[in-house]
Amino acid sequence: MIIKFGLIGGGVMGEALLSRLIARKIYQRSEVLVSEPQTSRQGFLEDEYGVNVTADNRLVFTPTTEVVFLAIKPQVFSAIAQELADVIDTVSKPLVISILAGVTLNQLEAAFPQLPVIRAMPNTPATVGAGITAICPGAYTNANHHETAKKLFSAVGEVVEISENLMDAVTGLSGSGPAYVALAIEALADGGVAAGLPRTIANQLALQTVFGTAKLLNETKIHPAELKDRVTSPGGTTIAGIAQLERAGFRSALIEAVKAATARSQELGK
Ligand SMILES: NC(=O)C1=CN([C@@H]2O[C@H](COP(=O)(O)OP(=O)(O)OC[C@H]3O[C@@H](n4cnc5c(N)ncnc54)[C@H](O)[C@@H]3O)[C@@H](O)[C@H]2O)C=CC1
Ligand SMILES: O=C(O)[C@@H]1CCC=N1
Repeated sequence: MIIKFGLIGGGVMGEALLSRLIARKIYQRSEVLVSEPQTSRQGFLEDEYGVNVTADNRLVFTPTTEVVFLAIKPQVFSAIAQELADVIDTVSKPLVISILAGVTLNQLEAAFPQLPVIRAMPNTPATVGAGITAICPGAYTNANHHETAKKLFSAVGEVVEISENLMDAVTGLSGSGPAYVALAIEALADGGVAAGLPRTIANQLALQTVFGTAKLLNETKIHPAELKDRVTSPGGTTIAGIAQLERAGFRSALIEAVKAATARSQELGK
């Protein structure tokens, strides 16, 4: 068994990345080893993707491992770092990529001495290849490591490179953002139901409106304020809706949500 890609934590985000790496043949199934303690998840990942599985995190460090990808919860990071301390391969020096919210490059480099480390923050649309990932390379990385990280995350969407002091803000915006947008879609549909629409039609209208608006803004590159102006007829329906959103503090609610999530990411890093 020649392992090139080791994944520690085969949950939601680990699977999202894994599925696209396999589909794009960036790694062969046989070259991937997933370390995951839940036997039901192990069985699922083995059946669904044909990858190797283990419950022993230490096994992902092999002489041929090119990338060790950390996709466990930040709360178990210290325990896992201790567990791995004496198997870290300082000879072949695999690239360690972490997507853990709030865990800093300093903490990662202390846990993986001398290894090249890249901190990243993807988001759940990665599952369908429409994610966005911010990456931030550590002190021991070179151009090849950056290219590797970009190649892996390009398989699940767009990639931006940022400096680490912005990582908490990225987490608060795009990392957590899919949940805010899901809440907005659900609430729009609820509004439609309150106005008399059948639930299935309301859900479809809400979802396609958000999807279509994002696609329109993305493809035309017009400013969101300009799109708002185009929809808003004088004395019409849209301005009546917007006036109510402003009374309810809609913009402020979103701004404060991003700030609160950013602050929580900072706390997790302490
Ligand atoms: N869910 C999201 O939208 C995003 C999550 N993240 C980050 O990704 C990481 C993973 O998040 P999710 O995939 O949502 O969590 P998850 O709970 O779905 O996956 C974590 C996996 O790690 C496994 N695990 C638990 N203890 C372990 C251990 N000791 N060794 C190996 N595996 C272990 C769990 O069984 C689980 O399958 C977190 O650090 C989070 O901050 C980053 C960006 C977005
Ligand atoms: O809620 C969290 O902590 C993770 C990080 C970004 C999205 N989910």
